[in-house]
Amino acid sequence: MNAESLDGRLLFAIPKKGRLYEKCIELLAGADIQFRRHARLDVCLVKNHPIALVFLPAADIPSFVGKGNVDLGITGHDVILEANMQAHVSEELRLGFGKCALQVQVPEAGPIKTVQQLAGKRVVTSFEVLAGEYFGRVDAELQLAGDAKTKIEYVGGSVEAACALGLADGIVDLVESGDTMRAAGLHAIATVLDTEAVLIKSKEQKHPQHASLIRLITSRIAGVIAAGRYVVCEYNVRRDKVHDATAITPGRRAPTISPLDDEEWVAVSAMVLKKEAADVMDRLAAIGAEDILIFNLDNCRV
Ligand SMILES: Nc1ncnc2c1ncn2[C@@H]1O[C@H](COP(=O)(O)OP(=O)(O)OP(=O)(O)O)[C@@H](O)[C@H]1O
Ligand SMILES: O=P(O)(O)OC[C@H]1O[C@H](OP(=O)(O)OP(=O)(O)O)[C@H](O)[C@@H]1O
Ligand SMILES: [Mg+2]
Repeated sequence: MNAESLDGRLLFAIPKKGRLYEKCIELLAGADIQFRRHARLDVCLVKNHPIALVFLPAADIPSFVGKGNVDLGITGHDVILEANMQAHVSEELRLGFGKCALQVQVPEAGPIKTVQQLAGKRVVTSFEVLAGEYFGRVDAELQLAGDAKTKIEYVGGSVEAACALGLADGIVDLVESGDTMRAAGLHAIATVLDTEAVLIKSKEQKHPQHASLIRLITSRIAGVIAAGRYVVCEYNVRRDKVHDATAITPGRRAPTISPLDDEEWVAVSAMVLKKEAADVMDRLAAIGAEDILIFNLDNCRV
């Protein structure tokens, strides 16, 4: 595929592998962005929009988008800061996956218990910019200068092995469940950053003709994300309890209240956050609501 065949298409960067890949593919399907990726090809044309998907390492996406080579991208908030691209990209949507924390970790059995005790020693990381800034601040607080400063060393992966191999006194790496950290005999002593996947666009307006397509794709993706966060709750309740019921399910704007054949009762329908659905059902049951139903959303625009 050459540059001409991209023919003025909007370029949308997607992580080519790793933790964010599968979720991104689900998101594209939910937004009805149709494509077929041929084996080993990192650029592919979208069938139903003037878009080309570019599959890149997550860590490279901020600079491609920031420099305006690519119009839109999905990557981690952490790698945007690590690439120092926060001034050049705008984070349009938080996507609710790829959630983890960049943490300072040390051997659980070792003598170091605090970041101040680790300062001045050897720290291995794949996030040398963020770790460097973090320990720069700690060093300054402790007035460490010259050779006494914390030594930050870069490795590309398997960071957790560094302490056991005698390469480091501590590390800075991502933690989600903590399984990797615990398996390596490490524990966290500080959090540098919380992160999740984000949809980013270039602040370089290199292709202003794509602005409306970017808005369309952003709103479709926002719809898919919202559909995953909300459920629809429907129930019947006595008319004299409507006030209590709407306090429990206020909906996004207001609940839909419909009459029933029975004059003393109404049907109520409202969107509810998925994570609150069980609690909402308990509270509705407690005020005498009946036939409480929860429906998943396939997609929505809210
Ligand atoms: N364990 C995790 N849980 C949630 N999100 C994560 C996790 N690890 C990484 N991420 C997020 O995904 C982004 C890309 O990391 P990932 O490890 O998937 O890429 P990679 O290192 O290029 O791929 P691979 O690990 O397969 O070589 C990270 O910058 C972070 O935002
Ligand atoms: O807290 P956990 O749930 O165990 O997740 C954390 C691990 O996930 C990431 O590694 P990944 O699987 O991407 O491998 P990598 O180190 O090769 O990048 C990260 O670098 C940690 O090692
Ligand atoms: Mg990784």
